[in-house]
Amino acid sequence: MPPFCFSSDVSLRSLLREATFPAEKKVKRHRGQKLHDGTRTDHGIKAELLLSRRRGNAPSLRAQGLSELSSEPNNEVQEPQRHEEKPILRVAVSGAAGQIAQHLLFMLASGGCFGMDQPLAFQLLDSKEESLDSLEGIAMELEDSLYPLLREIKIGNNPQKVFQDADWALLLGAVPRKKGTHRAELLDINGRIYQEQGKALNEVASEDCKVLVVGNPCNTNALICMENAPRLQRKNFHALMRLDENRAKCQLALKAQRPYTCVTNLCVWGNHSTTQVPDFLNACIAGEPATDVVKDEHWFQHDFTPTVAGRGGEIARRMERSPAASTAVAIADAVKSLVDPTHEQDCFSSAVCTDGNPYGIHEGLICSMPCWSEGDGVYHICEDFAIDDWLRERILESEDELIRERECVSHLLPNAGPAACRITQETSLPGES
Ligand SMILES: NC(=O)c1ccc[n+]([C@@H]2O[C@H](COP(=O)([O-])OP(=O)(O)OC[C@H]3O[C@@H](n4cnc5c(N)ncnc54)[C@H](O)[C@@H]3O)[C@@H](O)[C@H]2O)c1
Repeated sequence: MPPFCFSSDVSLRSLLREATFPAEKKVKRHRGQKLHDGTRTDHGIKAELLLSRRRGNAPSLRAQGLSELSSEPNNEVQEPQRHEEKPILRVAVSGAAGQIAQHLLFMLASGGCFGMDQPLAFQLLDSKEESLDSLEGIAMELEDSLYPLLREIKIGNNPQKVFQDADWALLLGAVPRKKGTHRAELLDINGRIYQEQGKALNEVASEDCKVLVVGNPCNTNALICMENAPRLQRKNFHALMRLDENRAKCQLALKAQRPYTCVTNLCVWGNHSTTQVPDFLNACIAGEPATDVVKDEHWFQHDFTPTVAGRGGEIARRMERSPAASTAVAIADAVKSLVDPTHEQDCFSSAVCTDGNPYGIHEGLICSMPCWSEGDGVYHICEDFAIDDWLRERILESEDELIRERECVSHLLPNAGPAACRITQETSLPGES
């Protein structure tokens, strides 16, 4: 039996398969007790010791009566220095067998997102029975990568089980947009998924669970999820706009011939669709207004937005697949924006609930606005962004689209009337499945 095999519990396998990493607590629990298969094998015990050493805190062999398994002199081994470890953070990821997750999970497990001192448990959801094999393969790859912070992996296709106690829910799961599928249809198809997942989070996730919706149409999916999870705070829901922000920053940096890091205070307002509004008015390059550095009004007004919104399509055309790696980076950036403090004079873009927003945007939507955070997982909306007529007109257009999307999915919102869909334009971003 391999040291970190999946549970052999058959009933567990059919719905919820568990793989447990060498969590310190589990290792201790196993000492002197039975392993999974009921036999205490040398193989299992050696594996425990090996892993404990790799993590720099070998247990006292003498105390455990296992000295015969080690060549180290047992009376020399010291009790390890104990330091307080953070409690395990439970990160649920839906659509975990999809393209974006293939990149994202490894970035998260490396510690570059939640912190190098933050132990993690992954709770991976995908939809179909067939996907369980893929999930199991991903879990095995994660195991083979020996990430010391990754302590536990749970996989399954039942959100009620997989979201149990989740502290974060990164929701990528969605049915891909097929050729000819209209946005209105996609809103209904994927909206149903987010209705179900919102209900599941409401029932079983941790009370302060933060939810980031990526699956498209992500703003309205996030709205459906939030409205179906009334136990969770509305301020805990986000839809991903960070990819749009990163693309906009990239275009400004390329245009100005300056490093990407010079570009700050850049918000992409509105919906994650072609109506999105990359804001060049408030953006800065090396602390100067971007419009003073790039003195090209025509480029800003006519080229900048379509280039940013069309970037995914350009990449997909060249690679013949959607740009999954940069999306995974954007998801990690979006999480980091909430767990790290925002620099002064900077912001991050996130589609959040518009209730009480300072810009007069219609309430009860999930719309991207400039945000900042103290790094405690909570965001605040920046209140000092200048809005000129050009910007206002475009934000209103994107806001109007969000209102129409909400009408279109009202059958999926509790206490709302029947759907009345007035969506006629196709505004889905090219290059996204
Ligand atoms: N917001 C953004 O910036 C942004 C950017 C890129 C992609 N996206 C969207 O992210 C989503 C995922 O993209 P991808 O490239 O990984 O797609 P993908 O098709 O490779 O993966 C989607 C996964 O979701 C799974 N799934 C389907 N229904 C599910 C359900 N009910 N529960 C759980 N899982 C389910 C599928 O089986 C699949 O494994 C898509 O909707 C895409 O349009 C958003």
